[in-house]
Amino acid sequence: MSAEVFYDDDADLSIIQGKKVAVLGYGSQGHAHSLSLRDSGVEVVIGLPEGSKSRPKVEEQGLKVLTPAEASAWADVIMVLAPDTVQRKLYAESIAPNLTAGKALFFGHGLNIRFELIKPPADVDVAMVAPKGPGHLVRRQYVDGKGVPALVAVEQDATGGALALALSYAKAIGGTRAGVIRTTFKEETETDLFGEQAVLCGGATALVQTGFEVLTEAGYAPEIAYFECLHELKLIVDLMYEGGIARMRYSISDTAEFGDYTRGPRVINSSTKEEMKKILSEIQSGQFTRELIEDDDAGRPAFNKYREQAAAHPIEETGRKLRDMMSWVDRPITETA
Ligand SMILES: NC(=O)C1=CN([C@@H]2O[C@H](COP(=O)(O)OP(=O)(O)OC[C@H]3O[C@@H](n4cnc5c(N)ncnc54)[C@H](OP(=O)(O)O)[C@@H]3O)[C@@H](O)[C@H]2O)C=CC1
Ligand SMILES: CC[C@](O)(C(C)=O)C(=O)O
Ligand SMILES: [Mg+2]
Ligand SMILES: [Mg+2]
Repeated sequence: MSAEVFYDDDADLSIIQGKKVAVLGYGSQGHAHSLSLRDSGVEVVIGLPEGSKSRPKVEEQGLKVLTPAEASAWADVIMVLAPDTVQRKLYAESIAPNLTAGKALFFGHGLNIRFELIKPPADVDVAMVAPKGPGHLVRRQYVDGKGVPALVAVEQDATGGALALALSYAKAIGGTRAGVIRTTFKEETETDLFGEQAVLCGGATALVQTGFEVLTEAGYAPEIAYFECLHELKLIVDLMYEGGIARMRYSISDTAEFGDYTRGPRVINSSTKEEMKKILSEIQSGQFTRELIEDDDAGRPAFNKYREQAAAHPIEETGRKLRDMMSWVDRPITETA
């Protein structure tokens, strides 16, 4: 069955323009949603804790900032864009006491609802507007008059208007310019976690680092290994992005294409597929989310250790030196946000 897709003509911007919207969080997604909502004529307030490092940035950008509790009390629509691990506590302390009947609780990712870390009352709308891209790209596309495709899902429709409200919100951040696909909290959460763990983030970084290690351990220069295993990946992914795998294969040499067919399946093979299936079942059973939350509750000992180890990998030092020489490469978004 093909997915239901909505475009600009399917969404009524005036619905969200008639609501007061609180965006809780001003990070990657939060800043993008807030600025685009404002530019679409929506009344927006940002909810951030008193000590948040983002408060000055919000004010510099001409938006009003309140505490999460104050913003939730003021708003008709509360969009939760704080980190997934923070959302339970944020909900219990600041949102729930202000979540009166008829309000709408929105998310940019379904994890806390899917795994029942948050259980909203039955008399509010619960929906998701999840752009399928990093927040900085979501904002850049909106400013350029385009949009990043998004997903919408409705978990609770207390008012009867939850889908129309979610589509209106998606239109205000540019999503319906590109296309908004209807899904469920379950499907979005499980596929998003699988994609980022097995392919996009976990899978891709493990592939790049392992390739770099094999070349450097065999005595090849780290700079050359970096170009072959990381830098050129973008060029290859851009071709796949434009026209699929076939387009990429059309563009590379026949030598590369022959190596692709004969060697690729030896790297990603049936045991990799079995491991991917195991990763999916740990997501579906809630095991991954339990690990994430338990580590967070304990002060993130495992998370911090992984971060330190990853930062010390030799590919990072090689990459820093090489990128300093690449005047054509944009500075990382972490330095310009
Ligand atoms: N990153 C992305 O592009 C994508 C993210 N998502 C989802 O969007 C949501 C937000 O993720 P992301 O934008 O990456 O988050 P970030 O880590 O970039 O930003 C989180 C923001 O929340 C703020 N914050 C922290 N604690 C609280 C609190 N108690 N109350 C209110 N705000 C708080 C942070 O404050 P401070 O600035 O002080 O640190 C920061 O501004 C998540 O559900 C994520 O899964 C979905 C699709 C893509
Ligand atoms: C791929 C990572 C992501 O799922 C995203 C940008 O969509 C995330 O959670 O950040
Ligand atoms: Mg994602
Ligand atoms: Mg994700």
